[in-house]
Amino acid sequence: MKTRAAVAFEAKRPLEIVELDLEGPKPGEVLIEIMATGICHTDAYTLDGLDSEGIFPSVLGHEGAGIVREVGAGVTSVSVGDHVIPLYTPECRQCKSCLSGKTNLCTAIRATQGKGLMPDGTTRFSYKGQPIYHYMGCSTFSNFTVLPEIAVAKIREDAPFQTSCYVGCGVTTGVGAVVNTAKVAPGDNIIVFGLGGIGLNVLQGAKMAGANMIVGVDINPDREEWGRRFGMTHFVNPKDVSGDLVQHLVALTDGGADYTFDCTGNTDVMRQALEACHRGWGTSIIIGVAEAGKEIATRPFQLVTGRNWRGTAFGGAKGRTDVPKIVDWYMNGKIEIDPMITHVLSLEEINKGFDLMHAGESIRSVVVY
Ligand SMILES: NC(=O)C1=CN([C@@H]2O[C@H](COP(=O)(O)OP(=O)(O)OC[C@H]3O[C@@H](n4cnc5c(N)ncnc54)[C@H](O)[C@@H]3O)[C@@H](O)[C@H]2O)C=CC1
Ligand SMILES: N[C@@H](CCC(=O)N[C@@H](CSC=O)C(=O)NCC(=O)O)C(=O)O
Ligand SMILES: [Zn+2]
Ligand SMILES: [Zn+2]
Repeated sequence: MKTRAAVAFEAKRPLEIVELDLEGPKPGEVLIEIMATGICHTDAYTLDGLDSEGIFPSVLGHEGAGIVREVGAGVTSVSVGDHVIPLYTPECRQCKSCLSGKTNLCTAIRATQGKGLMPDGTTRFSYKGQPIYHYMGCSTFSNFTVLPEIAVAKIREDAPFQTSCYVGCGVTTGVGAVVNTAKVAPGDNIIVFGLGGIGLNVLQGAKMAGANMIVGVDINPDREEWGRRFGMTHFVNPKDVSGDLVQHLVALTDGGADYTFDCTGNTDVMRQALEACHRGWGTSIIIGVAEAGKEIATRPFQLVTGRNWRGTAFGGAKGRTDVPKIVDWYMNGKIEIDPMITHVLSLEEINKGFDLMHAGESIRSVVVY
């Protein structure tokens, strides 16, 4: 079949809208009609050539929602017509990682996924006879895409695609980092660095968990109003702090935070986040994705004196189990999504979504097919 898609032919070049050839689902795979997709900072990072796993030409996009249109042989867990969210972190429930109960990082298809391939080692997309690679196993910047059955979460049918697509990455990552990874308890003090599409969801997760001080840090002053809307109690713009930012935050939180979260991807900020943790027990959680070649550093003394450094992918969520529940939280009003969808675009306007993100003007742009 044919599908309209925004293709990343090369790094640092705008996406091009073209018609691709798409092969139907093989055994264990499903064909999804993507109805809406968010644009996450990770898409921009890969398009900018900063991802060590970046492959071109490819169809980016990993924050979608859609409808199952065809199932391959042997598919049992979803049917034609089901509403689903593609999962860049699948859940096979059979691999060592899934069975460990210690992680959401299913390893069933990770090796081929990181090479832009389906589990059988081939691509379903092609253009003028040449393969076009998949991205994060999802490729939601295509109107139709093929995924392994283990990489789709079935969701309720009354959830709007335009907003529930955000659960495919940003919402789950931010809220999940608080509830699954940190396990923030009522009364904890937290600091969130970077109040974009992920950081605002950390804020709303922290509010839901009953955190006491919820401090937001961002260099964009417009983010103060956004942060307050989602539960932030204190805002710090590093540009307005005359002395050392870490000392300022440690003083503000009476010795440092119980939990800090990096949502910037900047390794200098990651260090600040670790050092703003409380001596003896504070834990810093890295969510931001740093560009290829970057490393984190701190004085080992920071860890010797009881601070902990951790990371989280997809908010520690097990996709097929947790994503439908997060959609329920949204539909039941436990968390908010609608105000964060600041821009709704057509596929032809997708590059504008990247421009808005880089200009700090959007929280989430969503492309509706
Ligand atoms: N670990 C995971 O599973 C996931 C990681 N990510 C990563 O999370 C990060 C954030 O993504 P989005 O929220 O979509 O990006 P975004 O562009 O919407 O937000 C980033 C925010 O950080 C702020 N910022 C930039 N430099 C800063 C600094 N030096 N100090 C304080 N604030 C600063 C910006 O002003 C902006 O508000 C990215 O690195 C992205 O790749 C995204 C999704 C999942
Ligand atoms: N490919 C990069 C790392 C990118 C990365 O860390 N991705 C996150 C999700 S970011 C979503 O917006 C993730 O889930 N990582 C776990 C994984 O298995 O990929 C690199 O090579 O550094
Ligand atoms: Zn993402
Ligand atoms: Zn698994």
